[in-house]
Amino acid sequence: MSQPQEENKSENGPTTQSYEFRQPPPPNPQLYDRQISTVLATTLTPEQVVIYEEFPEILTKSKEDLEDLLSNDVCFDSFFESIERIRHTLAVRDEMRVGNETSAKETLSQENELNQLRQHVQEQENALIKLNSTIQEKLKLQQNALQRFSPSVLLTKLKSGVQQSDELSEQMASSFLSGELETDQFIKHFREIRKVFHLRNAKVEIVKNKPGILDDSIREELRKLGHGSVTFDPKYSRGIGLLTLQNPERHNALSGKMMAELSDIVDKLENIVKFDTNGNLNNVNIVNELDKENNLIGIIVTGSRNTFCSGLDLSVAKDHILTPENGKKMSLLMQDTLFRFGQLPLISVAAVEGHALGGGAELVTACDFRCISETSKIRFVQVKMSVIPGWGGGKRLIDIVGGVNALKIMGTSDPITAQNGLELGFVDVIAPHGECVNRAREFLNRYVYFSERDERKGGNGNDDNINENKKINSVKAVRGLKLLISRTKNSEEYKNFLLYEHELFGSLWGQKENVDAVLKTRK
Ligand SMILES: C[C@@H](C(=O)O)C(=O)SCCNC(=O)CCNC(=O)[C@H](O)C(C)(C)COP(=O)(O)OP(=O)(O)OC[C@H]1O[C@@H](n2cnc3c(N)ncnc32)[C@H](O)[C@@H]1OP(=O)(O)O
Repeated sequence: MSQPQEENKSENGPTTQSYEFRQPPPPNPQLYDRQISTVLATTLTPEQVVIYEEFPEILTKSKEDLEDLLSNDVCFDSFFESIERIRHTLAVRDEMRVGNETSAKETLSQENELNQLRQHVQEQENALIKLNSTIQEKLKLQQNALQRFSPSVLLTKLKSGVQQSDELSEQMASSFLSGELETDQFIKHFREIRKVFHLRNAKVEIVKNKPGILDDSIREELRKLGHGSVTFDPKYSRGIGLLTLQNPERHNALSGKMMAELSDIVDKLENIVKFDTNGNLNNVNIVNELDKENNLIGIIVTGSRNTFCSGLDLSVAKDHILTPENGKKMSLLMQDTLFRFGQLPLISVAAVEGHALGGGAELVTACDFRCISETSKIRFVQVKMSVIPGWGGGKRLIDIVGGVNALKIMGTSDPITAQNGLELGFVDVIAPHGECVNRAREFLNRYVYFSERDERKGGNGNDDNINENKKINSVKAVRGLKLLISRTKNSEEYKNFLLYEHELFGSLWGQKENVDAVLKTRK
């Protein structure tokens, strides 16, 4: 709130405040009263009245005096400066000048201090920038270090710890029984080791049941369910492997067994490039037999007998997976497998003949590119089954076509066809029916080879004289590029989104509405 300001004049002279509020004194009322009556008597013009009101001293001058004043500058100045209002105004002006001078001096006297402060601020800013970049570097290191400690890796380590302490206590027991260990030694150490064993075991039990933690036993449980297989041909074509879903009697629907096999293949492919935590591709250690032979850079995903995949095998689901708990297990395994698939240093293309439904459509989104035949249909039928995608396909579809298009596609279960898929940016290549895998290979060949035109032999600009030599791209460079791209998805935010999708799916799968819909589909 502003306070009423008073005229303020300090002992050391005028302050800034005083200048603003110092006004010239009002005309002298006595003089004014006396003179105005005289003026009125002489019938002055209104302009003259104003002059007389402001400077009544002029009234005491005769016409001749005034003419003298106007003709003599010295006399005029001395008369002018003798007028009370002018004297006052000049005094105020002088005070202001002195005041301005004082405050200018004060400001100047602070210049050094100001410069020092400015320098200090600059130094602090530089130090802050340095600290910030150190923090960023440390965060990067932390992120890299933490990657090796993902929940599932930690769980696996914990389990191997359980096994180790179990084996150690067994060894100790047999040493004791064979007389190699004294009783008191045995009792002391055996108790300690068993304690560690039980503690670790208890931890495994707690962690296993946490959402989003994938336990290896889930893969093994699912492996027992259903038929079909997933095969991988690492030498389908130079630099390109072919992954095929095989359950032809059921439109390549994915059984639990096939899910486990898909995960196994991703495990193997993960060993293709071993790079250090900073992603140095020069520290590549090719350990995989498959890779030694073919230097893979690409992978085509397809289904047997001219169709892609009709999603989860509903016969298996009906008998084994139609509970919230098992639905969550399936979702965890499939999310993990497809996430890891996306992180591989390989460029992937889904070659989609026939149908890709439900989970099949989700698989299509896990690839970098999509080659679809003129007659194929990709449908997210999850909502019709009273669920949402649970294999990470919801997130991936949003990333490919944007939220609004994803909402339309998943909300209506309308098919994505070759044509509308192309318009949406979902489809990259359209192939004649039965030609998808071939076209996907041709598409990937552009990443395996590059053309080098030899123009020396022609030289006249005529295309007929240009020889094209196919060269093999640097495998490390192409893989490095894919690693770079996939890194954008390897963030906590991305993983949290997947976990959210998993939770939403888990809250719908196995509920009455979903069970009824599945049973209706599988009469
Ligand atoms: C987990 C969730 C998710 O998205 O996350 C899901 O995936 S839920 C799964 C979503 N998927 C679906 O709802 C697909 C349902 N299937 C269909 O709409 C259809 O079968 C088509 C795929 C369009 C094919 O139709 P078409 O008339 O050509 O053949 P069809 O229906 O006679 O199918 C041939 C045989 O394959 C079986 N079959 C087809 N899809 C199956 C599936 N997903 N699970 C188990 N069996 C399936 C049929 O029952 C039939 O078996 P028989 O010869 O013994 O009769």
